[in-house]
Amino acid sequence: MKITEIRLGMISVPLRVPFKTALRSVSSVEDVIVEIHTDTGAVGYGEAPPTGAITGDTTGAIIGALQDHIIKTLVGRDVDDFEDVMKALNGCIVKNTSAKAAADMALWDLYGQLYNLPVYKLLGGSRSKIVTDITISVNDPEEMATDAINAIERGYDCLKVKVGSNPDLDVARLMAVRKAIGDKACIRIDANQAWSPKQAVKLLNQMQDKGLDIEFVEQPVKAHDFEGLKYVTERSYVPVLADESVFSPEDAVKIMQMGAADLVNIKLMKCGGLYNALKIASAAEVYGVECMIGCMLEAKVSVNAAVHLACAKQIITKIDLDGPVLCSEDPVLGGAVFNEKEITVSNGPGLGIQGIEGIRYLD
Ligand SMILES: C[C@H](N)C(=O)N[C@H](CCC(=O)O)C(=O)O
Ligand SMILES: [Mg+2]
Repeated sequence: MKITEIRLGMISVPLRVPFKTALRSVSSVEDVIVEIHTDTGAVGYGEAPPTGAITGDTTGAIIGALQDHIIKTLVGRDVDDFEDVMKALNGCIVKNTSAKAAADMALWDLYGQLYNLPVYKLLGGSRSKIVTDITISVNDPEEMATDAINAIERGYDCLKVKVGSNPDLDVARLMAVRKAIGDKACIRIDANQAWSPKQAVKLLNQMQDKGLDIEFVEQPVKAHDFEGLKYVTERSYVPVLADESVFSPEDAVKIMQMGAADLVNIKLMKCGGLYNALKIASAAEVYGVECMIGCMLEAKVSVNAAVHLACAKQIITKIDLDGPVLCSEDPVLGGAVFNEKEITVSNGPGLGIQGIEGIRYLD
């Protein structure tokens, strides 16, 4: 199966409501689509969101990395030489993990089609259903309480509550959400790097003292501050999950060796796709550190690839794949079925995507 052409395009999908974190606020998904064509007629699909605030990858940078490095490296190669192809993809440019992730998942899609197996089965997985949380954007406490009630009415039983924008309000935010939903859902929180280490310990222990029952906190301190993360992990009653601190498998190993976090968040857009995500999962197995699978604000093409990984790896015990349910429409034909919190993986070959509506091709 030889790669003959790689086409790029864009999709736009409006969100149901604006998505707000301590790092950014957005109202639609505007993602780059990658289509890898082959001499057998098989097509592999990938998607890359420009999450400049986290990955540094803008739309222009994603397109540039693909056009100037990745496409030139991949066209003409045989998908069956999979390890060679993956090494070439990862070696052709440093960083640019979102562009690499889009190409990586399109290649896995083709590899599965070549051997007529869904990717999660190719990876040895057997679970076909997973359950995601849903994100509550950071707003004033009353609005967050209303959003939490709406999420419960949609059937969610785990909320990922964003905090950190004006931290003085954070305890009040969590009190309002917990009061509104009672014990109908678990609450995990994500500070997106907003707190100092000491502030994090103080706020988390206040939340614990008030009986708010927080499952874990995601990325309380700056991404580069591994010592600060360890400080919080050692002193907080609330378990700590490393998100923006873990991009590469090397980051993951360092965090685990240091004991800087209790849990690790794997995102395809941070690590460059399934090939590297599998290395993080293996390291986590060795260290006995459970993982969350997360996403950026993404449509279903790329989240679908993360679903396959989650269905394959038992070390992934927490699911934050709510990108598609935050969107007001789904332009993707085939792939996983998202029925609110319940996600069912596709059993079609590869990643199971049959097409994408409304692509604006760049060529
Ligand atoms: C969408 C997902 N639930 C989420 O919250 N991801 C964020 C980053 C998303 C973004 O800014 O695009 C996270 O876990 O930090
Ligand atoms: Mg996060």
